[in-house]
Amino acid sequence: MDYQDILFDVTDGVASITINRPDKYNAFRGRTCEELIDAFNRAGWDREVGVIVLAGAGDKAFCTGGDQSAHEGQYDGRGTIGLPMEDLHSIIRDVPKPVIAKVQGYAIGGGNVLCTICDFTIAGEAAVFGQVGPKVGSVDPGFGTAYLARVVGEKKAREMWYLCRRYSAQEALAMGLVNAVVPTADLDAEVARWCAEILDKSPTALAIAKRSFNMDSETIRGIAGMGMYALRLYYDTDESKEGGRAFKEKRKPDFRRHSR
Ligand SMILES: CC(C)(COP(=O)(O)OP(=O)(O)OC[C@H]1O[C@@H](n2cnc3c(N)ncnc32)[C@H](O)[C@@H]1OP(=O)(O)O)[C@@H](O)C(=O)NCCC(=O)NCCSC(=O)CCC(=O)c1ccccc1C(=O)O
Repeated sequence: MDYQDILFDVTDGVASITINRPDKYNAFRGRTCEELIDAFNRAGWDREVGVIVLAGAGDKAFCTGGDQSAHEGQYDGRGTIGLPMEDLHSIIRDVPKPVIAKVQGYAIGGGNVLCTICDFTIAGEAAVFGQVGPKVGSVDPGFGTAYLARVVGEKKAREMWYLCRRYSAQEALAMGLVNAVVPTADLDAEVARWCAEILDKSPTALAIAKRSFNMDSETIRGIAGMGMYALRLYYDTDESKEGGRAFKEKRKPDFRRHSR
């Protein structure tokens, strides 16, 4: 597969997968998701690869979720909502190698979900984390909510989703969303250090450990599969579209007449 939206490299046992849409703050469209799925499959089953690093190009963002300019109702690609989110989330969990999210800048919306699902998250000190779904007419009815609660606890996960606040790298560290925070200039070196430590370990033991951790939260995959159908219906409502319109028009959304 030719890659337009991502960069892919394998060097010394480390596969680097980088979302390369810096002008869109590394938001993903249908094509981006397909390329990511392809790259994770390549890296995940390459015996030369011991660890995978997921990153975003440039210094502004790791990833800001679904591309709002490719979204008026359903997205532009494959799958229940026009983005193969279930497949992308699944492959990050299913590859038998640890996946490290290397985060600089924003990890917002679906980008925040990606780093939540990765085995580790290493952040530069200027990184910003948060959810935006209820502000922009979206929600992740699966790993982004239910699994986030396992990572940061129920109260904090609900706060993140219901209030859509932004959190600093240090706050993300304190809530357990991030493994380590370093000065931005040291981010590459820190991630390389974690990769080297991983590469010294038994690949089979790591693969079994990863599967074992995953198995306990596997029911969330079913929740996501079901929830995507609700999300599909929601995307076609005026309420959801108001969130997308407000983002594009750079104004506060008006959801008041949709109260339940
Ligand atoms: C990222 C921001 C917080 C940055 O704010 P700020 O610093 O004030 O800069 P802005 O001027 O807002 O943005 C700069 C520039 O970037 C463009 N941009 C930013 N984000 C996106 C985006 N997601 N899509 C397209 N373009 C984007 C922005 O338009 C500006 O461009 P200009 O040309 O300069 O105007 C802030 O930008 C922000 O909050 N962004 C919104 C992020 C967002 O709405 N993300 C989508 C969330 S919903 C989502 O991800 C659902 C899809 C999905 O992934 C999913 C679906 C179903 C199940 C699960 C999932 C899942 O979440 O995994």
